[in-house]
Amino acid sequence: MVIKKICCIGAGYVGGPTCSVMALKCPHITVTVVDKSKDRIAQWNSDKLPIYEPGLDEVVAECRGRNLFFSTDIETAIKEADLIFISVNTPTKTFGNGKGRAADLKYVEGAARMIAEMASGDKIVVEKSTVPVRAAESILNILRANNKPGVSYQILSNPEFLAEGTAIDDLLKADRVLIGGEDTPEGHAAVEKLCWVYEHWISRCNIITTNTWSSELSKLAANAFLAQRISSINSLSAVCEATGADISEVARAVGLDSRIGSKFLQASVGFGGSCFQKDILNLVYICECLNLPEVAAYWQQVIDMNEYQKSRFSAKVIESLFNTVSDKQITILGFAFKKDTGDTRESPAIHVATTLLDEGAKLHIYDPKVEPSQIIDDLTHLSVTEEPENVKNSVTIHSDPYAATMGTHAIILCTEWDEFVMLDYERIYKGMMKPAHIFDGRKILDHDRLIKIGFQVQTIGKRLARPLLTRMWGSPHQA
Ligand SMILES: NC(=O)c1ccc[n+]([C@@H]2O[C@H](COP(=O)([O-])OP(=O)(O)OC[C@H]3O[C@@H](n4cnc5c(N)ncnc54)[C@H](O)[C@@H]3O)[C@@H](O)[C@H]2O)c1
Ligand SMILES: O=c1ccn([C@@H]2O[C@H](COP(=O)(O)OP(=O)(O)O[C@H]3O[C@H](CO)[C@@H](O)[C@H](O)[C@H]3O)[C@@H](O)[C@H]2O)c(=O)[nH]1
Repeated sequence: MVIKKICCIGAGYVGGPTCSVMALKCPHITVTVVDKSKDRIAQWNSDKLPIYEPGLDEVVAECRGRNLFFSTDIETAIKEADLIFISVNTPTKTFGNGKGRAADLKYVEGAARMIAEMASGDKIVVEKSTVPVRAAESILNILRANNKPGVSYQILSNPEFLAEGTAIDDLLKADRVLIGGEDTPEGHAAVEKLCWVYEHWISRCNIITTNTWSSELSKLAANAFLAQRISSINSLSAVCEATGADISEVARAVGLDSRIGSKFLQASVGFGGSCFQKDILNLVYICECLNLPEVAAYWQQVIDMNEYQKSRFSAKVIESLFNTVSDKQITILGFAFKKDTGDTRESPAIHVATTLLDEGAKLHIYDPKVEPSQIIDDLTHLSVTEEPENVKNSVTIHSDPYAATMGTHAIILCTEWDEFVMLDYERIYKGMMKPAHIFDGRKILDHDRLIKIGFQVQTIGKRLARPLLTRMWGSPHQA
């Protein structure tokens, strides 16, 4: 059997870009991305896609209507497909057993139930979502429970490793594609069929095949390793601030050891995003269920260190503003969890903003890609405030960074957008209340220059010289 039609359940940050690239590289395969959200599908079919991702608009423009389709007709897409990706969300459970740690598999199970009800013929079902180890077993049980005559299933694990902001590049030039399957002749045949799809653009030596459980665990392991590096460097940033060492110099010296490598050693206000925290919490929960408390505690520490880093940064802001931010006007530059995305899930900016709002600050927020309604939703969510109306009255969203900084006491840089490096800081300084503070949570600004202009500058993992306040209130250029 050659794969002619692919269906992907879930038109999110993974399903949309992954299937767009698949359609681009496999023009003779029809790829249909389905979602239960009518709004999301309407956006995928419009000029303004539901997610911002560099290069995505161009890929969609080339394939949409040719061999790439976005639809809410889930039944037809499932019936016609040879291969079905399950690419739905797997958030952390917010209730019951494993609350706050285990992955909530209700969407994955919902997708499996739909396939079981609607499918006819032979289907290869592929877990694209990030799931706990042995999730494929439960999916297969759901699929086979109906016991429909003439229907057979093979289940594969094919976790996705793209990072937001670089998704298209990551998909086009994947370090590796991982495919796990059953160790049976039918399982091997299904693995080969999915390999064939990827081989349209990924070299066979970069396609790794394993058993299903290794594949599922490798995804959690990869995210745990990546996040662990950030927590490790962030832990040392606190040591740097206490001793006078510079975390950028330490990261460079450590990263030049080829056994360690230089990537993912950028100290920051803390990691965010929809995956790291959720997947490590999931790993911790799995370890606890397997009665491996020492292993669980080891990985939990990666999360604890991240919480510490976010709190430490917020505390530094408050302390530097003379221990009170009540009624102070404060600018937050960047609200997305990293540059080149409009995604705010688990963004450290939410932590910083919420802490300052709790202390009575008035916030002015600017982000080039996050929708204003998203910022308000994030800051008024029940999990972060009991007083959403107060929050709304204390937050102004700006569409211009200069307006966002005008008349404020401090700037907190939370996202490393390139445009923040290019801003005219002399102009910004002139418009701000004095002393004017900048807290660079991403270490991207030219701190020496900012100090010369007259700013009080603080960053992560480095002590900076501070201009005397008397000088600051005089001509900035004499400082
Ligand atoms: N976001 C990333 O960068 C990334 C990268 C790698 C892996 N992952 C994993 O991929 C999975 C999807 O993540 P995402 O960020 O794309 O999630 P998302 O929330 O952006 O998208 C999931 C989509 O699935 C849809 N959905 C849920 N149940 C459905 C059903 N029964 N039928 C039809 N549609 C349904 C939702 O409406 C939503 O649009 C998660 O397991 C995540 O951990 C995410
Ligand atoms: O040196 C670094 C690198 C990253 N970050 C932060 O870490 C978070 C996550 O960044 P990144 O990993 O680049 O983005 P994600 O889109 O969350 O991608 C991660 O999570 C995805 C979902 O599972 C995986 O597919 C990817 O491989 C994995 O990198 C962001 O807040 C970054 O600012 C740092 O603070 N320092």
